[in-house]
Amino acid sequence: MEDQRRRTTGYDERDVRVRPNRRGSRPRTKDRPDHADAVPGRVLTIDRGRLTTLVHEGQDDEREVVAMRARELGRAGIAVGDRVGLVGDTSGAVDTLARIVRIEERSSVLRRTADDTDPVERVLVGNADQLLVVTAVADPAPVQRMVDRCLAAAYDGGLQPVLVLTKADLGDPAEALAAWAALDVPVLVVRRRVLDDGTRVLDGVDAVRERLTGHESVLVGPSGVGKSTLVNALVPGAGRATGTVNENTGRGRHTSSSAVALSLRDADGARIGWVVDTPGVRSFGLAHLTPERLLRAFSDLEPGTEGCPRGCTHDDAETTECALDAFVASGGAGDAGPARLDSLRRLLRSRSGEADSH
Ligand SMILES: Nc1nc2c(ncn2[C@@H]2O[C@H](COP(=O)(O)OP(=O)(O)OP(=O)(O)O)[C@@H](O)[C@H]2O)c(=O)[nH]1
Ligand SMILES: [Zn+2]
Repeated sequence: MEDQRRRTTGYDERDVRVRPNRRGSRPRTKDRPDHADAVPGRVLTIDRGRLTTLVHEGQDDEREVVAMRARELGRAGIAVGDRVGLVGDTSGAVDTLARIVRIEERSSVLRRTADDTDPVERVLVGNADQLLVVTAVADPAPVQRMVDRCLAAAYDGGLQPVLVLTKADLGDPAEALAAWAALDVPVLVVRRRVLDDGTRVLDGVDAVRERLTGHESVLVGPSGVGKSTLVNALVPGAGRATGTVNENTGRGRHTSSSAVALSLRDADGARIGWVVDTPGVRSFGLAHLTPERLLRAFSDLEPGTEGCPRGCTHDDAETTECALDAFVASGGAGDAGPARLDSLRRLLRSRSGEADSH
């Protein structure tokens, strides 16, 4: 556990730049024969060019190995969650440094751009299959657009989105959740309860743990929603700092400034999943998002786009000849069709400055 607390500072986005390309920005897998003996590892965290990886995962000699990228990787980005191949000193001994010579093809890519006009994609996390979008009932109140953007990024990257509503002791969860009802996203509710003796407990954590079991999940959410509190409850010893945002700079503490992969363990200490905690996301640029990729997550609506004009953005009934309106009106997507189309359009529009609800 001590190890998970180390090297969590200075998330260096230069490490994860990926040139946009038509084939979906997947880094090529370079399988050089001279590195046939490369040791497979998982990237746990990245700190200014130093990557902490886990090798021999699940075996008796499982260990953390600090590595740097080999020059031969070129510009290929490495992200937390990536599976990599390591050569050199992989003993994990103090002051040793291995080299990452290979990045395996990712099964999923959670992407973002710095802002909505930035064409350079950054891979935030590789290989995760769930995205938990954490938002509070109150203090701070949910920002619909922010949640929409996270959901859009999940659908775009092929991750199952899950909404986690925290601080349910402060208000009615149903009210806060109404905006996303049509999306059919699983919802988990967490609330603090204070026992008679003053002890604070977090109700709902068991259901979250169950959801995470057997998965590689990413947690995103704005600062102050209780994400660190939740992570600490899930991963005892994670040491994610809580409730101490610097009032002067508005910046979080060092411990929250880097994405880090943490092991989820059962009562016996066996690993049952992975949780990637991300720094409080202030901007989740979606310049890379295409309507096509998002529509794949709306299989009920997708057939309705056949009649759309070429290059239809599907996001506006007023100014385009989008065929989705007629499709939905004729019952093509069932009773839920109209609400689903509204939700899809809201996600599509969350890319730009429109549709701000707060
Ligand atoms: N009422 C209530 N307060 C909570 C709950 N969970 C966390 N808090 C409080 O909310 C504040 C923010 O919690 P954090 O866990 O630090 O929030 P965070 O989302 O990790 O924020 P950063 O660390 O800034 O990213 C702290 O004062 C917590 O004690 C909850 O379920 N109910
Ligand atoms: Zn259309």
